[in-house]
Amino acid sequence: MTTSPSASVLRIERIQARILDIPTIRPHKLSFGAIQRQSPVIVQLWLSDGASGFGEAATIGGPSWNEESPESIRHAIDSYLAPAVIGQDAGRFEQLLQRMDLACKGNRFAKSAVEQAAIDAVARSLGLPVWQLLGGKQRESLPLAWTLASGDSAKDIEEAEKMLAARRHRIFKLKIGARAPQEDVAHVARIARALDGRASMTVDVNQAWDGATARRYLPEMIDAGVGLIEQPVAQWNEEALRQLTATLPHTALVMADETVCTPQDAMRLARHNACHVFSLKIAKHGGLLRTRAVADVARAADIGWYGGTMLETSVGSAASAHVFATLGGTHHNCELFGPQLLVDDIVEQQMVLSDFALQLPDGPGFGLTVVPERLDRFDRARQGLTPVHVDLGRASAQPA
Ligand SMILES: O=C(O)C[C@H]1C=CC(=O)O1
Ligand SMILES: [Mn+2]
Repeated sequence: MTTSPSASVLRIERIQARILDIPTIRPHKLSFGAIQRQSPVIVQLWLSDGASGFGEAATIGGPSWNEESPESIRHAIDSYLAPAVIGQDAGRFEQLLQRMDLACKGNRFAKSAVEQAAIDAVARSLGLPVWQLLGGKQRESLPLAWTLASGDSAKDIEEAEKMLAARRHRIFKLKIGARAPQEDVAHVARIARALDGRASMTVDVNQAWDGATARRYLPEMIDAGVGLIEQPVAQWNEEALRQLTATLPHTALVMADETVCTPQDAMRLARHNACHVFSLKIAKHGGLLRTRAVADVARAADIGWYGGTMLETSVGSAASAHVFATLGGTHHNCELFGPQLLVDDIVEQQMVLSDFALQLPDGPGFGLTVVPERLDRFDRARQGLTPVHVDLGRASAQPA
């Protein structure tokens, strides 16, 4: 028996975007302020055959990390992106992205959530894991970093000791840049001394320093044992990033985060030898396919990749894990620990962490089951919460 081609087309019937508010297990302090809750936008997308899928776009501190906020993401989806893709063939992922680009410039976080939901829905409908639709798995697990960001050296050391004892994490990322750089050097050195030889350390400055400050203080951090330096200077300051990459001691690598979003950003950084590693994040790249496009540039340019997070729930973390599972090239581990930083999650069972590594998920779609009652419980509209504001605390004014 033959079926007509149109009968097998899976059309997008409906899309719903809602903002959830989920507290973090402790205040999480970054260079631009502290957060105590995450406000992910969760998208559900239904297909003509009744299957549905989920996607997520999480920001950090509303629009503090970049231009998009939970409110702008939901607005872009409801008003522009959903109308652009409803009725379309859900399986033509590239075409969906092109239609969203025509309807709406930028807004990559919002597009990423819609694209994830379409891919999850199609994969579920076909009974396949997403990694299979993306070219096939190349790895089963990735070592998983944890971020120490309580703002207090003693508390951070205690937290790191617990993670080591539980065999959960032995790679720690320290959030710095809110205090005077000398204080940050002392903080990093205290933690490095306490963990000496038992863990590796990254610092993430989240754009807080100018080039001169980075050139002055990063060598001291490298001396203390830091091996990976993430986004020490402003997103626009590629020249300073290039100088650091060329001149810092070779025991440390320079990683771009906020600076590398589009494949064109990746090409520019590659052409100028402006970093050693890209932090890949499905939200800032605009989805899973464009994450692969950025990873392709990394590989062609002899640049490594790191599996980054926007502190998503298990939905966005599993979506990221599926695409990371398909990537070749040199990797520098991952940090998909969002589910563990939140007090609760929206899925039945989280991805497995064992032996310091995240076991990459399997099963149809993203391989997780979302619990509708949990979506309802954390729904902002039901909780009656207002937009999240980052606690500016001691953070000084940052360059725009
Ligand atoms: O990397 C960032 O800039 C954002 C995020 C990722 C981990 C974390 O602690 O914060
Ligand atoms: Mn970062």
